[in-house]
Amino acid sequence: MIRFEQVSVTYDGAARPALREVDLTVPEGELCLLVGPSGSGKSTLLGAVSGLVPHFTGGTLRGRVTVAGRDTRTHKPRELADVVGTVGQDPLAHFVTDTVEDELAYGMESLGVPPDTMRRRVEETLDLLGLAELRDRPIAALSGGQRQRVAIGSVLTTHPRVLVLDEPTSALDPAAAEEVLAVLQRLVHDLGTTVLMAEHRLERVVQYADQVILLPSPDAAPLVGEPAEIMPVSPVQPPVVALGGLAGWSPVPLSVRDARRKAGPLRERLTGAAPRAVADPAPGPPVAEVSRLAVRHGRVEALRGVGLSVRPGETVALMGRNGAGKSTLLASLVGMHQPASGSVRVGGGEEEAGHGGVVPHRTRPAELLRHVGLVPQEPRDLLYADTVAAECAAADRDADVAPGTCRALVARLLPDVADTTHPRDLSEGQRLALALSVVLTARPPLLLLDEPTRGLDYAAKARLVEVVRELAADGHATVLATHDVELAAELAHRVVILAEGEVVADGPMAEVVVSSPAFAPQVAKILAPLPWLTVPQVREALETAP
Ligand SMILES: Nc1ncnc2c1ncn2[C@@H]1O[C@H](COP(=O)(O)OP(=O)(O)OP(=O)(O)O)[C@@H](O)[C@H]1O
Ligand SMILES: Nc1ncnc2c1ncn2[C@@H]1O[C@H](COP(=O)(O)OP(=O)(O)OP(=O)(O)O)[C@@H](O)[C@H]1O
Repeated sequence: MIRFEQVSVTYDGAARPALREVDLTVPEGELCLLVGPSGSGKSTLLGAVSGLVPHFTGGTLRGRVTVAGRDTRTHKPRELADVVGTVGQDPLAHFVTDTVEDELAYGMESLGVPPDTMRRRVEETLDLLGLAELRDRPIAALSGGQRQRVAIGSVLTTHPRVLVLDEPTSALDPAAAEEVLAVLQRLVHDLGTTVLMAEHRLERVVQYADQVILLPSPDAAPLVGEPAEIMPVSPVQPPVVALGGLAGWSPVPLSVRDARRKAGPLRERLTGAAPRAVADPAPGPPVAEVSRLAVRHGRVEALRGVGLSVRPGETVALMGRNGAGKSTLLASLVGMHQPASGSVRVGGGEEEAGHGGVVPHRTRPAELLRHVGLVPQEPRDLLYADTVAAECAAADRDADVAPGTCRALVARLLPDVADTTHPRDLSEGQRLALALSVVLTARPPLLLLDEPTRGLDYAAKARLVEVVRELAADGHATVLATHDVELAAELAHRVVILAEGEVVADGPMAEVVVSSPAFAPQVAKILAPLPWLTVPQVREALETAP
């Protein structure tokens, strides 16, 4: 259904190709998963299928890509729209209408689908993706995950024969991600749809894949095979596979269920040992204090009666369904929303701030920067300069630190980012690494991260974990809003769960998540009832065991 023959893509001005001499075939009616480290060319490969590369991105494509027999170089994306439906990494960039319902209908309108069919499919899709209550909402007034659902819905309504999805679950809460994957699997099984999907969070998708295409790096040939063949040799592995490798299980398990069946002996070896807990934060006056906070967006009550206190050195994971109010809470801590009632204070932990700290929405940005820094859900919102180097130089100046500080952070998170690249042309993961570095340069006492792992591979995530842990050891506090249960398990002391604008749980990570089917990490599910959460914890215990 999809065929690559000797395909190379080189972006204008790039020193080397983003894809090199790729040959592969995706058969009709299969769900094929594209995996590989950040910047290995996954989005480029997907773009070559939908025709966005090179028609919209520029650059040179050599070789031949065909979809359902049509050459994507001689057919514009518009002329492929009846066969290929695409969901990009950045849905906001692709929305064409203003409301949820119009967006779901738009693709069908341009294909000339009859009105009664359109009506029926819109209703089906609203239900399928849990969007019925939001149907009249302006897209601009949706949370990140709600937008991602609309983007997915808008291609499903056209019933394309081929679906191309770039990190379709990156902004979805764990339950929503499972629902979307179940829908995709149904399309594949029942309608023979061909799905090609890139995803970093393999723990969410690998068990659904018929085939895996691994792009080890831009210079190496892709490796294609069944998930159980490719995963053991892949540089990116979900926790279930990594745990299987540690324990020597063969064949390697791909799902929690497979792993639980084999976990008996490992459980026995670990009984009696205790996982090393994340180091406890130092006591001290809070760096953020939120009390009975209510925030409204128009008619929507996004937060109600929220209380939260964050201490120096503490890492707090903020979790909860799409639309629960996580981004709103983080934005309130940097003064982007005025409370309808209640109070927010940050910076009380430092002596010079006096006792109560400052009220974010009444504090000048330059002053606020000394207390708190936010990496927003859209890292783009933070980047202004024309090159990576200029962005880093500006961050060093703003933070008044030694030149090169920000650049060193970028290089530490992702080694391969070039100085001269325009931030717009970075891969999603590279752009996030840059935005993170810009904020980390100022070493704010309180660091806020909104979905900090979109587009990051496991290696980059591990480096992010190191950086945040070092900051914590130095007394910096971090609050991260995330759907990434694996990241939260590695990093957080404490987890706060929001539901419909209210705090419904607040406590130590291990206690809150282990009993929760939605928020427990894979290792916890496999080894329950033992209290282990992550692969590194298990590795350490096995290495130090007699
Ligand atoms: N429009 C563009 N112009 C120039 N270079 C680009 C452009 N788009 C991508 N690149 C570069 O091509 C390489 C591959 O990028 P691509 O987005 O395909 O990677 P990816 O595997 O999807 O990464 P991620 O997992 O971070 O999304 C990167 O080094 C990126 O900086
Ligand atoms: N500008 C806006 N106008 C109206 N409603 C809004 C606006 N921004 C957000 N909302 C609504 O407020 C609620 C909370 O949104 P918020 O972005 O804080 O959720 P979230 O927990 O961060 O979700 P996600 O996990 O999807 O990012 C949602 O119901 C959302 O639709």
